[in-house]
Amino acid sequence: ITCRDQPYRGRPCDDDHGRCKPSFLIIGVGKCGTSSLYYYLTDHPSVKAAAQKQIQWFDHQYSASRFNAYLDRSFPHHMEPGEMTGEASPGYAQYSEVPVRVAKHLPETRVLVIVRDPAERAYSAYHYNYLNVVRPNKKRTFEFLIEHETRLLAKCLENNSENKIDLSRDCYGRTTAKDTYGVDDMPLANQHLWRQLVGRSLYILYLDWWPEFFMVCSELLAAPETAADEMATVAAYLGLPTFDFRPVVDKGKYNAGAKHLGYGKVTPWDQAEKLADLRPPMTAAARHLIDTFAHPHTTRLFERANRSCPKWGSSRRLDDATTTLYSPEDPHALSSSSSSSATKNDDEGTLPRDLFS
Ligand SMILES: Nc1ncnc2c1ncn2[C@@H]1O[C@H](COP(=O)(O)OS(=O)(=O)O)[C@@H](OP(=O)(O)O)[C@H]1O
Repeated sequence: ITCRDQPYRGRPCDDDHGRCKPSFLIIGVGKCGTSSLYYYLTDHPSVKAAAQKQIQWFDHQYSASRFNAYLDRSFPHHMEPGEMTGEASPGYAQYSEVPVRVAKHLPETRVLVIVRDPAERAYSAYHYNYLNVVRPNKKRTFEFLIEHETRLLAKCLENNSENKIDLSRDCYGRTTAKDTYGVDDMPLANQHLWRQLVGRSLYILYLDWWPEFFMVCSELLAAPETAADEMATVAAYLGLPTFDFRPVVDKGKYNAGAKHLGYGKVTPWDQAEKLADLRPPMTAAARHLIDTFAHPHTTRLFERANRSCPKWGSSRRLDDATTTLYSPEDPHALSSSSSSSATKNDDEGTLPRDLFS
C-alpha cells in the first residue's frame, strides 16, 4: 500500500476549542485482536491514545447533539500538526446505523477492521463471551450452540433477498434464545455476543454497510515475524511516518485468553502460546461446519477488501477424533472441558452492549 495523506490533512484539532477528532476508528471485530491492533498503533510516536481502548460511543451512547462531549471526554485536547488520535470499539462494525453516524460526524476518519479465521473467532468468543457467563451446570458445548445458530442463520439468509442480515434486527437478531436452542436456561448476559458466534464471523454481512475500510488479518498480527510489517502497512494507510513496530510487537499479545484481565494487559508470546494450548482443541466437525458455512461470505469479503488472509480454514489444533456434531438425541450434552470462572459480566439488560466484547 502506498502512503496516503493524513486524515484531516494532518490537522484533526480545533485548537480554539481544544478539541481533536479521531483520525481512525477500529470498528471491530471482537475477539479478532482489536486490543493488540490498538495498543501497537498507539505506540507510534505520532499517535496519541484515546481515554480508553473501548469508547463505544457511536453505537450505545450516540446522541447527535453530544458529539462535542464525546470528543472532549475521549481524546487529547491538543496535538501537534501531524499527530493523530483514534479509538477502538469492537461493537461499531455490527450495527447498521453506526456507519451513517460516522459519515455524518467524522467524514474524513479512516476505518480499520481486523478479521480472524471465522471458526477461530467463534471459538474464542465461545470461551470468552459464553463460558464466562454461563452457570457451570448449564454449560452447553460449542457444537450445540453453533449447530443451532447456523440452522437459524441459514433460514434468515434464505429469506433475505439481498443475502444480508442485520445482526441486531431481522430474523436473526429478533429470534429469542428459546426459539433458537429449544431450551430456556440460556444465560442472558452478553447474549448478543454468545448467540452470534458464527454470525459475527460472517464479516461481509455487516462490512457491506461501510463505504470504505482497511482490513487487517489477525493471522498476520499473530506472529512477531509478520506483525511489524502488517502494522507498517496500517501506518501507511493512515498516512503516518515510517516507524519500527518491532519493539512493541515483541512485548506480546494484548487481551489474550478467555479470562478478562483488561484490554491493555499484554501477555508475552511464549505465554500466549501456552494459554492457547490450555484450551481444548476445536472438533473437526465444528470447524468443518463453520468453514463451510462461512466460505461464500469469506470469498466476498476478500473481493471487497481487495486483500485476503492466509491460513483461513486450517486450524492450528483440531480434535480429529471427534467427527460428529452435537446430536439432537443428546439435547443436554455438556462440555466436558473448559471451565473458565466468571470474571466480568454486563448487566443483564436488553440493550446489547459490547463492553465485554
Ligand atoms: N497480535 C495478535 N494477533 C492475533 N491475535 C491476537 C493478537 N493479540 C491478541 N490476539 C487474540 O485476539 C483475541 C482478543 O481479541 P480482542 O482484543 O479483539 O477481544 S475483545 O473483543 O476486545 O475482547 C484473543 O484471542 P484468544 O486468546 O484466542 O481468545 C487474543 O489472544
